[in-house]
Amino acid sequence: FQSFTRPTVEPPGPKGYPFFGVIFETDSKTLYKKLYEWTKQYGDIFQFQMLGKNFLSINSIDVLRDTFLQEPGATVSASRLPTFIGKYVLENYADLTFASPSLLWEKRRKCVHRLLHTYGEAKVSLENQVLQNLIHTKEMIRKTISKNVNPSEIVDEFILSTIEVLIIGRSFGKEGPLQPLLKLEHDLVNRLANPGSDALLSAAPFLRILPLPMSSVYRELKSIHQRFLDTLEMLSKEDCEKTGIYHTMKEALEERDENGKMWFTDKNISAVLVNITGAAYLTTRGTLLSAIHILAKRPELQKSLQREVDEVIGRGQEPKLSDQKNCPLMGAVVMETLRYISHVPVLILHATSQSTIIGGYYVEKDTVIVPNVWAMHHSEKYWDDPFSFKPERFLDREGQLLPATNPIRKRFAAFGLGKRSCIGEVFAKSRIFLFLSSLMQMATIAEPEGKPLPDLDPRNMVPGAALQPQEYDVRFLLR
Ligand code: HEM
Repeated sequence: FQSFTRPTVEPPGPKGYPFFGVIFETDSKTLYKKLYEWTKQYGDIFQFQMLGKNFLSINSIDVLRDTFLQEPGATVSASRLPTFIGKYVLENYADLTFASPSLLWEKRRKCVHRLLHTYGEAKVSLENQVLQNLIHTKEMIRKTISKNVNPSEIVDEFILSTIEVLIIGRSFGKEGPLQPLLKLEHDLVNRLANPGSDALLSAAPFLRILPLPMSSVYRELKSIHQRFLDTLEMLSKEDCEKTGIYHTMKEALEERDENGKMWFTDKNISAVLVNITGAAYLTTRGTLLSAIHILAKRPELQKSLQREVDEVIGRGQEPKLSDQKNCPLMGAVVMETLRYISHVPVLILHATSQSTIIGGYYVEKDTVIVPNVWAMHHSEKYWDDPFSFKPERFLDREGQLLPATNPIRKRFAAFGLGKRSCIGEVFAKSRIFLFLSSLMQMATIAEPEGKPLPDLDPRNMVPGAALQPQEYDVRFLLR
């Protein structure tokens, strides 16, 4: 790494108490809001302490791009913190999300990333399964036509079916053997990965064997995950075509690296499946439910989307993934939804593996990096009227999506950046496209009857692993 002269100026930041730091001033669930507030006092980059750890909050997209995309910062800042879930649930960091980088991790991440990309871009053999999901979703919507309905049940079933198809090649539906386990496992992963319980269990791992509520989450997760693995193994022997990533990962068990060693083991498969069930559901759910809410308040925008969908896909056939590139307005609506809600507000926390310089400040080894993308996406310095929903920001004069090299696109970081960026981006975006374009094909989203629908305010989302919109009703009106 480059040698550097240690700058004398430390990053500014709130003082806090010895050891406890700012813990009494913050709530881990809404940390992004507190950090956003602190930017007004301390600027875009500042430090704070909590429970004896150093944290560095980055709130500027320019500093984040310099750090995550340029060496040496890109490598130095790509580590993760040691976590209880990583050590005790994910087979001593045999996973992708909670493990810090190593050569083997890179090889496994590349492999799973490639698989998710291929599935995102429509593996031909799965097109039929995806079509079945869409037909079922449309049937569910049709049953609610013109009535006040909370759309979360429809969205949930669609997302869980897409995860089933991704993993095992087909969906067994809401009452099938996988969806209840997927939902339960997802909930348990996110409860256990909560920074509060993780910090406590990491400091005192023996607590996991005591009869405490947080230890029962750990034990239940272990047991549900084993049931999930057993069910996958049983299904893969019975009636599934060998098209899901479970089978593809199993095939990798046969491979050997250049030293003749196994580089993908059963432990890795198990841990990667926890990562996927933990990462794929709430993120996609939050995006779809927010987009439906926003569109219900924007009938003119819906008309434009319906015009685009009618021209590109037509009214009589199901959307295909290949239609996505010809629907720039839909692309812009999805991107603006992701910017507006920024529902993975501080990404997944990074940590420095070496001391380094970030944004002109000296940063110690093992500093926790908190990239506050929520603040970046709502900065008046970079976004005109950031608390307004304006998909046209992402379109050029001809109505085409701005290229990824455009300065405005470069300010967008909902999937993170660089070495730890989301490996499910293509998969998530393509499923979101399929859902929304099917919906626009068949229905118009209207406000509910008899009770007003307030505007979706990104400052008022329900906290959690990925922020969610408040519960609401809409009506679907047949076109
Ligand atoms: C709208 C949907 C989604 C959003 C907004 C999203 C966002 C993110 C973000 C912000 C990160 C952390 C980046 C960082 O730490 O710097 C991440 C990581 C990750 N995401 Fe997603 N994600 C989405 C959907 C998915 C899906 C569908 C999958 C899998 C099928 C997935 C799998 C992962 C994995 C495995 C990681 C960890 C990568 C690593 O640590 O190297 N995500 N995602």
